[in-house]
Amino acid sequence: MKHAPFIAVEGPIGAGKTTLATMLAEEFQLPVIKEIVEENPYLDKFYQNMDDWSFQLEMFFLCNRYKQLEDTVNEYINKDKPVISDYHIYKNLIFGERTLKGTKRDKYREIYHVLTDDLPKPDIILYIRADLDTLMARIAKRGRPFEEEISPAYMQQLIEDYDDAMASLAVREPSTVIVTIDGNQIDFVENKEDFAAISAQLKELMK
Ligand SMILES: Nc1ncnc2c1ncn2[C@@H]1O[C@H](COP(=O)(O)OP(=O)(O)OP(=O)(O)O)[C@@H](O)[C@H]1O
Ligand SMILES: Nc1nc(=O)c2ncn([C@H]3C[C@H](O)[C@@H](CO)O3)c2[nH]1
Repeated sequence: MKHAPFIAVEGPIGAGKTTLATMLAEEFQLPVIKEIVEENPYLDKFYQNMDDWSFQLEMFFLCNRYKQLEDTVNEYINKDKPVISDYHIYKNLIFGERTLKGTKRDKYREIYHVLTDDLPKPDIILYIRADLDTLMARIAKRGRPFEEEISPAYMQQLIEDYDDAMASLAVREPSTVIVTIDGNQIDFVENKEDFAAISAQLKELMK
């Protein structure tokens, strides 16, 4: 790779993005950028009433991620330093297109493009796919109180939206390498060999 890689880990809720990004950051001694969850004032309200709170929530995520990406560009990308993030800013659009309706969705889409179109995109995306049962079990096990409201229907839709979004990214950003990880079969937490295989693949891509 001609420049230091910008790596993002992606996948639906509970896929293991933060876990994998943290493990890889340790393995490769990379700085890790994690999305803000606990300080988010709207998540609780959103899961109780999506129609009422989706615009506030999506705008909050977008502004936070915009700021984090701006900082990432200044601190790492412009200095040719590698970095790994537990999300791609594109996830704003994956969620926003699903949770918003009508003119709010149109406005949000426009703001998303104005803010992000000229910003650097990851060179490598590690996309963790997993089925509904696996994700629901992990969300339950993690036990965030506000996520108790997440319905299987919302999650199933999100799984499909992620697959569509990754397929569309592959076409629109052909320079981005997307590595798909089967999160049902590959257990990078419990199985050292599985983690070693992911690390080896990433090492090759980073050369
Ligand atoms: N491969 C795995 N095997 C078993 N448990 C896992 C695995 N990956 C993640 N977990 C567990 O599942 C839960 C969700 O993982 P994590 O928080 O990394 O997901 P995430 O994709 O970052 O979630 P979110 O979308 O909410 O940010 C955690 O409790 C984590 O310990
Ligand atoms: N609606 C919506 N839009 C987003 O951009 C977004 N990003 C993350 N999340 C939810 C998933 C987890 O519950 C929790 C932590 O990832 O926040 C989002 N929800």
